[in-house]
Amino acid sequence: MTAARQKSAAKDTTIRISEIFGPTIQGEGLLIGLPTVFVRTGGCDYRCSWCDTLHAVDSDYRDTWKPMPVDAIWQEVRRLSGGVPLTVSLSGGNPAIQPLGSLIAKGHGEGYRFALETQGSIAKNWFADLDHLVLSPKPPSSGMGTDWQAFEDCLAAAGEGPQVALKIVVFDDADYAYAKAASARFPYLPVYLQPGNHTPPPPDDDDARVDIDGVMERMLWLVDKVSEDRWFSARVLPQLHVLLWGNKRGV
Ligand SMILES: C[S@@+](CC[C@H](N)C(=O)[O-])C[C@H]1O[C@@H](n2cnc3c(N)ncnc32)[C@H](O)[C@@H]1O
Ligand SMILES: Nc1nc2[nH]cc(C(=O)O)c2c(=O)[nH]1
Ligand code: SF4
Ligand SMILES: [Mg+2]
Repeated sequence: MTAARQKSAAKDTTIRISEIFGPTIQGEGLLIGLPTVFVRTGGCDYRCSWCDTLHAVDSDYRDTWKPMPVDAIWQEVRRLSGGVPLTVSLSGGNPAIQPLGSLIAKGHGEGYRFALETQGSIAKNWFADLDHLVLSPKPPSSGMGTDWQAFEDCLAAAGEGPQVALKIVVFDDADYAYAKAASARFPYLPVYLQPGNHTPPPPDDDDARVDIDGVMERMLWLVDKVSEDRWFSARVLPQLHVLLWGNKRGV
């Protein structure tokens, strides 16, 4: 796209936003610990049984999602980051539903970097413009099935553009077996195993307690599993933001 066309596309595009927050630290996977502003879109094509972000998924919360022009989103990212370029994490819901290409182009023009979190069910050609793509296919405990063709379409759309990683939530043995099989399909992708957090509270209850003991038990169990299996390329990481803040929003 020419610069002029890109500018006019950015002007016309609106994106359905659930929340924009930060800076905080990336709590999961590949970029854990890195200062990040989150842009969370509203709406998802999945309904994972244990989703910890229902306020960006469930249509009961649709009224809280705002269509925002790219310029307004960008102003908010700039305000939150004090105009200092950092990594912007595009999450949701499934952010792949939204037209995010012009937001990425705008941010790149100012030196920001972009990571996308998605389950790999919808491919977009702007995946190639990302800096990092985190694909998080869903294991059996989620109640969702995986369309591996759609997943491969996501990889093809990304091409040689972003750094790509797998991040798989594990609650039990069946999930662990799924994670191993998924990783075996794509042995060249770095893989992160994330213990499931079993107590997604009602989304509007910031103080709801998370079962941290359960998360820690699954963490220890996962470390034993990968050690016993000599699965030495897997990385096992908890959701750091959940350890710090529970399921509080906006962190
Ligand atoms: C809320 S999702 C949003 C992005 C996208 N829909 C996806 O699932 O990748 C972000 C990440 O949180 C993970 N997640 C959601 N609920 C979780 C839970 N209860 N315990 C651990 N991880 C969870 C998802 O698997 C995903 O990797
Ligand atoms: N700090 C922090 N790290 C995160 N990593 C993935 C998140 C998400 O909900 O997509 C998330 C989040 O909501 N907060
Ligand atoms: S795909 Fe992601 S946002 Fe959608 S329901 Fe599952 S965990 Fe939640
Ligand atoms: Mg989350």
